[in-house]
Amino acid sequence: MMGLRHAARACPFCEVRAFLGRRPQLQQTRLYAQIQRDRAARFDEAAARRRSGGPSRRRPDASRPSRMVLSDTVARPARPAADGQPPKKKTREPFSYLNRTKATGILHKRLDVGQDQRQDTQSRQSSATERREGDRRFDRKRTVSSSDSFHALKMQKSLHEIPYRLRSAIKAKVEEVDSFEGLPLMESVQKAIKDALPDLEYRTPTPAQAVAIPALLGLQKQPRTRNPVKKTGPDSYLLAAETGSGKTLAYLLPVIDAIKREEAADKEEAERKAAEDATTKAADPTRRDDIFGVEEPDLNKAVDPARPRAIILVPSAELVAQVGAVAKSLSHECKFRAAPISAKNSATVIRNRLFNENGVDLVICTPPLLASIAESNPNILARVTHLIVDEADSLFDRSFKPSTTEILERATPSLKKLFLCSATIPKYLDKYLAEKFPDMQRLVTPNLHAIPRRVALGVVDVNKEPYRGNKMLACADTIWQIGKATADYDPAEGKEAIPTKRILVFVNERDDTDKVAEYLTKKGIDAMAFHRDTDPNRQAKALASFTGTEKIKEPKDSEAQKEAAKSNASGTSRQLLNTKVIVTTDLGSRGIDTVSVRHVILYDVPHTTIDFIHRLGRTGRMGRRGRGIVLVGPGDRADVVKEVREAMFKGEALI
Ligand SMILES: Nc1ncnc2c1ncn2[C@@H]1O[C@H](COP(=O)(O)OP(=O)(O)OP(=O)(O)O)[C@@H](O)[C@H]1O
Repeated sequence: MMGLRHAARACPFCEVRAFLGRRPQLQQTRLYAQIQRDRAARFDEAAARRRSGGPSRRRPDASRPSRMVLSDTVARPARPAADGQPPKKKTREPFSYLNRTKATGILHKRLDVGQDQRQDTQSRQSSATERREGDRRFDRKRTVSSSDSFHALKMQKSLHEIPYRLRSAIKAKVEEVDSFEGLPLMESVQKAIKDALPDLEYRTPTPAQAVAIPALLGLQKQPRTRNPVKKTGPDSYLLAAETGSGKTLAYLLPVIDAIKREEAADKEEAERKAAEDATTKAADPTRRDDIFGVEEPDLNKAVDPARPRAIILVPSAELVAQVGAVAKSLSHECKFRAAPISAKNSATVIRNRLFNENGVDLVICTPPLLASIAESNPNILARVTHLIVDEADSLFDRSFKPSTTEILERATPSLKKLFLCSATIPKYLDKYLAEKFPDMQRLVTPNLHAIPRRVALGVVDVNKEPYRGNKMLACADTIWQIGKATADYDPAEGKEAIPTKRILVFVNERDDTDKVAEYLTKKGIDAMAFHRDTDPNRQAKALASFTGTEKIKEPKDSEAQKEAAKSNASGTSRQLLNTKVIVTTDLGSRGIDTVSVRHVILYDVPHTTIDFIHRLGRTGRMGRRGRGIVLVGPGDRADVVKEVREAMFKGEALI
């Protein structure tokens, strides 16, 4: 016995049990005898059951429910215990390590519970890391060609990257929303889509609308927040969708729906209150509301003039007019009051629109103007429930950020929904939003940061003959070639020739707009410079023919044109007919819906991929085809242009 005990002590496994004062060999013998006894008893029991004709133990009774039923609560979190407290986490007891089947270095652990828990966390973290790495590998595989070849673009690296795996998942979701009728918008809003927007060719929601409208209507589950208890403030959303994808309607429709619903709820509440007052008065006719004999003013009677329910912020007066026009056309059907105001309006117009005695529901404005109005009139933001920041990357950059954040802070107490939207998400914006709005729901379309393949990009090498580095000459010549080409067809309009061609020329510096426009005019081209100081009336007129808001009168040759044609025939001077050109900077590239533009000329190579996306985004809008032409002159980054062209050809996102 002593020898056995000695042997047991020598074995490292038994050392622990010996330490606890047990005798393994003796226990083993006792255990074996017990097993034998149990087995014999079970055998006797089964034989007795067979004799009495009862159900066999091996063949389960069909009348009794099986114990092997799949749980229907697998995906649900663990239920709290009966006392209402959350279930306690099992902690490993020191002795639970004794029966482990895997050698995990138990002797080296010295029964250290804390260390084991740390290891558990580590292993969980490492499996999550593996999963993330798998996702990254997938994306790397998808973008390996682009990331390998985009050396020049990598140096700019201004855009936030969206994984391709995520894009594919969104594509599947977008396909589920195939009509406006399927969305729970109010009847009047549905009617407005049909009647007030006759120009919508397809009448099906675009991908941007398919991801944004359900989310803003509250149909989508909010993602789980890290700290749900701490979440305060409005629900915030970021819509990132490519240019010309219908972002304006993506936020306007849910906002109008919310305005109408709030209005209906207010009306109901007022009626309920009136009925209540009437019953109290009927019950006690002697009761008087006017204490001291003076009738109290009914505060609800007066409609507070400038207290809109929704605000839309945009970066330019041109966009105020554009979004205002869409809102106005919807308001005829839905009956709400929209007030587009910008610095281009006179003070009287602003006052009349904003302080309308019937009230205002929706204000469309630039941040600096609204911030200055709010400073002298803080009540203007007291009832705002929906705040939309269109072109968010511009409105949160250095120039607009102070006024945008000021409006946001003032509106926050009453704000229910904050909606940001943009065609490009630069890294600085992504970082800022992650810090400021960690719970922001991000709505991204599958083609974000990609220029559609239906837009072709051509390159003109200005250094070569016949231009010899003369960019202005190259620009004029390119416009002449486009203007003279007759085989220009619009597939969206049943393959009809386009009578008047509209071309946008983008320059990097504002001073160049005038110089280039002047040169083009000298060369017989109908060109106009478009910048902040252009005469507003002339500007609006020129832009209207590019945005399709002006009914296009097709050329019944005017006297001037006939003259020009005559002089052209006699060879005295050359005049390019039926072609209109606007020379502009970034001002014309942000949000302006230039639906009738088929050609965009990039006179200068844009500084960033963001500018590429916005400038080329003025053509090929909403399924149309378009063409971009870059003039690469001395000192321009030809390598960047080459890579952008490559990405466009492959339909990949720019980085
Ligand atoms: N569902 C739809 N079907 C057809 N056309 C639509 C639809 N939604 C919007 N449009 C049209 O698409 C055009 C572009 O819309 P919008 O200006 O809202 O694009 P955007 O995404 O804001 O572009 P950008 O990023 O350049 O500002 C408009 O002329 C609009 O009338």
